[in-house]
Amino acid sequence: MNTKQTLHILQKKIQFTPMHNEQLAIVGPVKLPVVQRELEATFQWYSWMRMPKHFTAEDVIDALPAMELAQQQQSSVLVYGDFEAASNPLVRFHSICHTGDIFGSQRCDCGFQLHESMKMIVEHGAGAIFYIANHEGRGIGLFSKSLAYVLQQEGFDTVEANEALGFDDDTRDYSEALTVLQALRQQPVTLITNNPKKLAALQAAGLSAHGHVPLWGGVTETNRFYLETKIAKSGHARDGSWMV
Ligand SMILES: Nc1nc2c(ncn2[C@@H]2O[C@H](COP(=O)(O)OP(=O)(O)OP(=O)(O)O)[C@@H](O)[C@H]2O)c(=O)[nH]1
Repeated sequence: MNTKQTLHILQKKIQFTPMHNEQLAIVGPVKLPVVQRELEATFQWYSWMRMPKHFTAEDVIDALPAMELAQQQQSSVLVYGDFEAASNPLVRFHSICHTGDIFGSQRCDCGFQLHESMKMIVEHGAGAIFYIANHEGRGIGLFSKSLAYVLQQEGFDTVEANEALGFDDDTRDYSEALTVLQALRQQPVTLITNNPKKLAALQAAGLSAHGHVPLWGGVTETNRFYLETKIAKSGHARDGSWMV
């Protein structure tokens, strides 16, 4: 296959959407059959990256070898069902958690929430789970999170540990995921979350929501204090009382 034919195939799978003074190059859909312990489903997978505003698909492909993308984080989204047209799809903005999602760490509820929300979306019939890769440790990064865990082992709570390292409790920015959401669907969605800041970010971007569904579970002796701190200090609601 020659370069022209390769480009022709790839061009059809890259869409551009403006974002501030740049643009996002969104690749997909790619068919992704997923098998987990209690889930077997085929998702449509999209990944995205910020690119200079003038870049075409050809420019993107030409630039790739020099970008060293394995040294950075890229986010993606798994879409299920007729996401664009469904009347009320479920959406989760899931922040990367290397320890919880990959290793199954019980210091947090992240692994439980990731797998449970994928199941909820499939059972519901339509939705999307955004896996936001530059959110590790609520935005402090993996290395800093390991230092925060050292402090937490000495009695700091999760908020105090971030602050002791010179960070705010939560520095996450949802703007890229929100831009991709808008590219994939224009109508309201329902968020799967216990975190009012996520719904506020959606609304601040001018997107409408039907509200949220809470996702509690996976509570163990090792993550109970962490979850209670999120309720006491970070505004998380156990009962969904901040429903809009
Ligand atoms: N700094 C820090 N980050 C943590 C800790 N435990 C989990 N995290 C991070 O917290 C984030 C949790 O993300 P989410 O589960 O998407 O968000 P959330 O704010 O809990 O809200 P919902 O789960 O949607 O209710 C991930 O980025 C984890 O890496 C911790 O003890 N310290």
